[in-house]
Amino acid sequence: MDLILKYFPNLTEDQIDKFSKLSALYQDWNLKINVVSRKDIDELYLRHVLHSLAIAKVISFKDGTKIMDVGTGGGFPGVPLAILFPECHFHLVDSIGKKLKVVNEVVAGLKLDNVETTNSRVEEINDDYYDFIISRAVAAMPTFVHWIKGKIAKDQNHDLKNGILYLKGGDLSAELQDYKTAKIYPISAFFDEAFYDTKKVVHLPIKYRG
Ligand SMILES: C[S@@+](CC[C@H](N)C(=O)[O-])C[C@H]1O[C@@H](n2cnc3c(N)ncnc32)[C@H](O)[C@@H]1O
Repeated sequence: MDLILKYFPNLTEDQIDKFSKLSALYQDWNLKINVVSRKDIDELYLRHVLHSLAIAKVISFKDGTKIMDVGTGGGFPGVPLAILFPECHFHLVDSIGKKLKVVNEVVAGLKLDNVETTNSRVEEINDDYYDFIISRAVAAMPTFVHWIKGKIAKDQNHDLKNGILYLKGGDLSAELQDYKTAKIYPISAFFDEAFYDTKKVVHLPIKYRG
């Protein structure tokens, strides 16, 4: 928890309480349904919680922003960001039901009322628009862009254009060569820990298609 306060010192009591509870909730649920590896559970705040929050160093979501987390798995990056931005709406989607069972239990345990979950492939969700689509470790960019086509909202409310905010690692030059508007933000610019040395937030603006 100190790690979170190191980079986000202005949290409310309620946010501190929710972030603190994540450890026990994931330890407990991970014993029943394994969604996070053993090593990662021991380093939950470094490898999952703070990593998810790197997106908040690139953008501060305004109240009322609608965000979809595609392939959320155990709830990353969606759950930590939903704690940080309680006035934004988060839709967490995963095609594997047992992963969402853990997410639903964590969301209920924290009384996070700004989170909705859906057990589905994202390609099958076509009834809403989102300002931003966030993700980590789900698909290469071309596949991902194809999946989320038609899901981006028209109205722009942030300096950063509506689109994708993806947590990625390593050399992205080949993967992003066809996306000239993609901007890469190295997480090492925000966080000191060696874990983030090769990690990035990628922002890719996506046009509204009504
Ligand atoms: C490697 S896990 C990453 C989970 C989480 N984002 C994280 O970083 O901890 C990839 C997740 O994407 C989900 N997934 C893959 N393709 C998907 C699709 N087309 N629609 C929804 N979820 C998908 C999988 O079920 C899996 O839970």
